[in-house]
Amino acid sequence: MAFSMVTRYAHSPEDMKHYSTDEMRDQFLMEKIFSAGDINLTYTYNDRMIFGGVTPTTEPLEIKLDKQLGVEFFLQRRELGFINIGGLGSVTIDGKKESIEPHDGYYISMGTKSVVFESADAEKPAKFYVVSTPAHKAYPSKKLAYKDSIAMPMGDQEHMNKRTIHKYIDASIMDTCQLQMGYTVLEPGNSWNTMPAHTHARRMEAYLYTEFADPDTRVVHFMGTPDNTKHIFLEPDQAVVNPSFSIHCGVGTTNYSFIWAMCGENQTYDDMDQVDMHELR
Ligand SMILES: O=C(O)C(=O)C[C@H](O)C(=O)CO
Ligand SMILES: [Zn+2]
Repeated sequence: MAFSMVTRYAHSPEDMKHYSTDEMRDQFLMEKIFSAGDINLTYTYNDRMIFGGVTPTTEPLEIKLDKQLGVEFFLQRRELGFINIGGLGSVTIDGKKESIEPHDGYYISMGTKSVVFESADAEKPAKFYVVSTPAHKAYPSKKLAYKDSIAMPMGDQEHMNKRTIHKYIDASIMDTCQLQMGYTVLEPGNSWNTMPAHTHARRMEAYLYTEFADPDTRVVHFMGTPDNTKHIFLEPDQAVVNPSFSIHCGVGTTNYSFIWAMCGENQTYDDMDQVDMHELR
């Protein structure tokens, strides 16, 4: 098993204006999230979110972080959310094991000492996309079943953005310290997400793009300030960090899905600053 956690620092909009394609990719793109038997994490200084992939095969996997975070155990001062986008798996939270179906997930409380991830079949491993944010209070852990998510249909075929936003962690249904998380699924023949675009200066946001209709699909993700945008081409199962000043939207060469997660000042999903189309440059 290989464990990695890379660091990405925070950015200013002025610096970002000058980034080349390679610098944009180095700073904001996480190319390898899931690899068999491994844990691949990123620590971003944007609101100190940690996110990445846990892909157990024959052995159980546990995220062990202490000295790196200046604590005794990973979730001593953090909360954790995850969604499984692979095969059937399980999670054992402080000794209690639960099965995790594809597209189900979990919110795990600050103070939890042990979180062990397993796959039911090493040939079809579970792929746990995990997101952890700083926490100050222990709220109850909770199973996040796909069927219990808040489904919000959005967009229409004419604008090529017909999709359903599934809110898994939302302040209207549960308590967390900072984390909000969900999963958006585009319908076949639709390609645009989060268009019209928005920013939310109160929160940063990370996107994991996945479930592309074919392996040669690419999503072009747009970010930067509305009047100075940049783009990154993404392959399936790659993630992108968006600072709070940045738009975060994309267009695919086919339909696709993505997991979004936010962290910051408030937990108000609708607190978005909508960008007029004529502002985009
Ligand atoms: O398709 C969308 O639109 C989204 O999923 C938008 C994200 O949920 C978002 O950006 C929340 O701030
Ligand atoms: Zn957003």
